[in-house]
Formats: sequence, C-alpha cells, structure tokens
Amino acid sequence: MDQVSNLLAERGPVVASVALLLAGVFVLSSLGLFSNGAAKLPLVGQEIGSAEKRRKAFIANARDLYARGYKQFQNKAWRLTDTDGERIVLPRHLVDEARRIPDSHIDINKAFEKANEIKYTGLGGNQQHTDFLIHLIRSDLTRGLNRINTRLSAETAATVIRELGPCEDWTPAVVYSKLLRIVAIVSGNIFLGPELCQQDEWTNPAITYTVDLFTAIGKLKQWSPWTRPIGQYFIPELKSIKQKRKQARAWLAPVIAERRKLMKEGKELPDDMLQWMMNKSAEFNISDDDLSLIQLNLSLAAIHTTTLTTTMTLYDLVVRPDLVKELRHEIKTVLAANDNVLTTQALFQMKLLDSVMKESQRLNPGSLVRFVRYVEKPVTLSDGTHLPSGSMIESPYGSIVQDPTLYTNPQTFDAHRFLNLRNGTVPDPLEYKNREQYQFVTVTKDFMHFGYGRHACPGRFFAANEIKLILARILLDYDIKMPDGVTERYPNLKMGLDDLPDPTREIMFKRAKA
Ligand code: HEM
Repeated sequence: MDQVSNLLAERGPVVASVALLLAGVFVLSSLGLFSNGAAKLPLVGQEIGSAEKRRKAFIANARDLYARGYKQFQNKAWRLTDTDGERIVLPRHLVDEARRIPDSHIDINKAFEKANEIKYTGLGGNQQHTDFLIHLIRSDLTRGLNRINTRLSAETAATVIRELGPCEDWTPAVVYSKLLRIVAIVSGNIFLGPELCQQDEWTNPAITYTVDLFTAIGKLKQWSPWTRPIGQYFIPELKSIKQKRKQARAWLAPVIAERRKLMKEGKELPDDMLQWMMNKSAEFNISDDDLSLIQLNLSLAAIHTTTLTTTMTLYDLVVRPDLVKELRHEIKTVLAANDNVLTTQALFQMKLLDSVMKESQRLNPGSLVRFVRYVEKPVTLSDGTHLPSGSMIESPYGSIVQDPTLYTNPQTFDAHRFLNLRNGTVPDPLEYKNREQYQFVTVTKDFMHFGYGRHACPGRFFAANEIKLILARILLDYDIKMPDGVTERYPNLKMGLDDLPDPTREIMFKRAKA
C-alpha cells in the first residue's frame, strides 16, 4: 500500500498525464503537417513568436490560449501550437460533423498509437485486441450490470472499510492512493473474480503499469523524435512495463489453464470479464497468451480514470458539509426503498449524487480537450474547413464547459445544476428535447467528459455505477473533513492540457456512528 503512496508522491506530475488518457489520445508531433489547407486557419498565440515560444506558452498557460481561441472563433476552426506541434481546434457543430465521418478518414487508434510511442512502449497497434475489449465491455460488462451489481455492491462495502480502516478518531489518508486500491479491487472483482482481485500480485502491477507507462511516454517526449532511438535506453520504465507484461502473463497463465479445464469438463464457470473473454476468444481469434495483455489494457483504461473522478468528487464534497448531509439523506432514502441493496435501479435513483459527480467533472476537466483524432485522409467539412491528412483535431472541452451561454454561472460549483436541469425546474440553455441527457453517463457535443461519437468511452456505465457505490459507501460509513487549518478545496494541478486533482493530498476520515 505504502509502495503505491510513495510512487504517487514521487511521480505526482506523471500521474497527471492520465489526463491524456481522458482526452482519449496523446500528444503527437505534427510539425510540418500544416503546409497545406490548415495553414489558412487562424493561429491563436501567433503574436507570442516562434513555434518554440508558443510551445512554452502552451505548457505555462494552455487554458488561456484555449479560452482566447474559443472566445474569438466560437463557430470556426482555429489552430494552436501545443507541446509537440500544431492542432486544429473544432467548434462543437464541426465536432458533431466530424464524429459521423468514418474511421478510415478520422481515426482514434492511429492517433493513440503514434502518441503512445508505440514503437518504444508497444502500447496499441493491435486493432483486434481493441475491438475485442470494446465488444466485451459493451455486450458483457454493460449489459450484465444489473446482474453483477449486487456483487459489486458487497465488494465495495467490504473493501472501503478494509482499506480506509477503523478510523476510531479522525485519521488522515491520502485520498488518491486509498481510492486507487479500492477501485483496483472492486473493478478486479468483475474483471478477474472475487479471489484474484484481492491478490497484490495482480493489483500492484495493474496499478503501477499505468504509472510506469505514462512516465515512460512523458520521458520519451522530452527527447526529440530523432533522438528517441537512443533516449529509450535512458528510460528504466520502458523495461519495467515489459517486465510487468511478462509477469502478468506468467501470473495469469495457470489461472487460464485451470479455467480451460473447467470448461472442458463442463463445470460451473466463474462470472467475470476473464471468463467472458475466454468464452469468446476463439470467435475473435485471440490467443490465451494475449488475454493477460488485454486484462492489463483494461486496467489501464479503467482504474486511474475512475480513481481520478472519485477523488475529485470527494475533494468537492469534503469542503461542503451541508451537501454531504443532503447526499447521505438521499442515499439512505434510496437504500430504504430498495431493501437495503444498491441495485442498478437504486443507483439510478440517486439523482443528486449523479448531478454532483457530473458537476465535479465539469469543473475538473482532467484534460482541456476531448475528441482528439488523427486525420488519416483529407476531409473538407461543410463550412469549407479543410482537415489535411496527418493533422490532429480536437474539441476544446475545458472551454465549452465554462461557457456562460451553455452553463449558467459556470465558475460556481452548483451541486444541483444537473439535477435541476433534469427535473426541468430551471430553464435549459441547451434546450434538449430529452432532459435525461443531463445524466452523468450521457455524452453530447456540449459535455464530452467521456469523449464523443462512436468511440466515446464504452466503460462509462460501469464506471458510473462503481463511483456511485464507492462514494455512497464512504459517505454512509465515514465522516469526512479537511485537515485542521485547511478550509479551501485543494487546487488542481494545471500544466499544459492537464487540469487534475492533486494525487498527494490528505483528507480526514472518522468512522460514522450507525
Ligand atoms: C470515470 C472513468 C472514465 C473516464 C473519465 C473515461 C474517459 C474516456 C475517454 C475520454 C475516452 C476517449 C473517448 C473519445 O475520444 O471519444 C475513453 C475511451 C475508452 N474507455 Fe474510458 N473512461 C473511464 C472509465 C473506463 C472504464 C471503467 C473502462 C473499462 C471498463 C473504460 C474503457 C475505455 C475504452 C476501451 C476506451 C476506448 C474506446 C474506443 O477506442 O472506441 N473506460 N474513456
């Protein structure tokens, strides 16, 4: 456990790179790609000077550049220079158009692979694996949520108490590292089953694999592209991620062999992601050896993103004791109406909690951009905007959710904002036909925290359930407060695209009286 805390303390800024995961893809060198059509688009920050100066300005204050571009060119595309080159920033209506264009032209995976330095990290590059994972998340995990929720709920209840401890008096805890373990174990119950999810031989590598991977990518990016073939030898994390893949294979191989035996003998089979994968692996032409890698990729996509979202919501809650009271009341009322079981239906009824989580996402974007895509083949959009092949496009998500014409008083944390919009008790600036679009899991061109279009996060339904379960359990079982003398919410870490909760901060926990 402390191992994870130390790791986070040492590498806090690296954990911040998880924001790039939230953005769906990562930075990509696009120097030299704008000699064609895109050069006609206005370049925000041109007055700063050379590309190098603009790059530095981006690292120091990307938020201002996006805010400026967003204000100046609301309905038009524009460009800016980021850490690696230039990007085309699209307004909401053009993102809506771009999401309908086939993957053969506007591609998420290609961007992912290039930006993840696939050549050195080995991350990505296997479309078959990605398609398989997405299929399983959609057809087995999400569709199975009703069935697995009771189990998830029981695992959450036990894990929260075990990981946060007795806390007979006020006890400080680093929220992010506590939640990382809780999320890894609770998700692990469904990914690998109730026994394996408790084993540190899996949870520790599953957690640190992501950290090492992003550390390696971050370090590689500091080397210029042509020196990276040498730079790779100075990055120990590249070795460590390879070792972790090997360890994962070795650790899971006997489990898979045992399960194959059970399958042959026609015995009762576990009900978890590993088993669903094994049931369908032949159909998707996936070898047993690859399953461990796919499990690691699942942890990569699921654990840190879910932990960050839960952390930032807790940071927002701990400074609002009245809201905590109101939420407890909601949770207890819903529990009482559902025979004390947090079923999917019960979680759906926690509409204030849903609203609080979404409002927390709105004010803590993680990354300032979403819908980051690589243009594989040139595209011209309806207003004449030309997207040359090889360019990167994105949506200025962080600016959209701060737009006062879309969100009233956008600077204010309004816990009831999305609840009121859903209930129709306040005017809806976006005039949605269906007010349920204000739910936490819904993606729209106005709220892309989980991305947008056909590649929007398939795991968001599972994540929403898990976050609600964890927060509900924490609020029922513990009182929370800020450490003595701290009154303000912990500020986010902001650098370049990152706008994330600080993973090193403590809050105080005390076991609540029954
Ligand atoms: C609060 C937690 C999470 C957040 C904020 C989040 C966010 C995102 C975002 C922004 C994307 C990119 C979408 C786009 O560019 O349009 C994405 C993709 C993805 N997410 Fe999540 N995610 C979360 C949890 C999960 C979980 C729990 C899983 C697995 C169970 C998961 C699996 C995936 C996968 C497989 C993709 C790739 C989809 C594709 O390429 O089509 N995510 N996620």
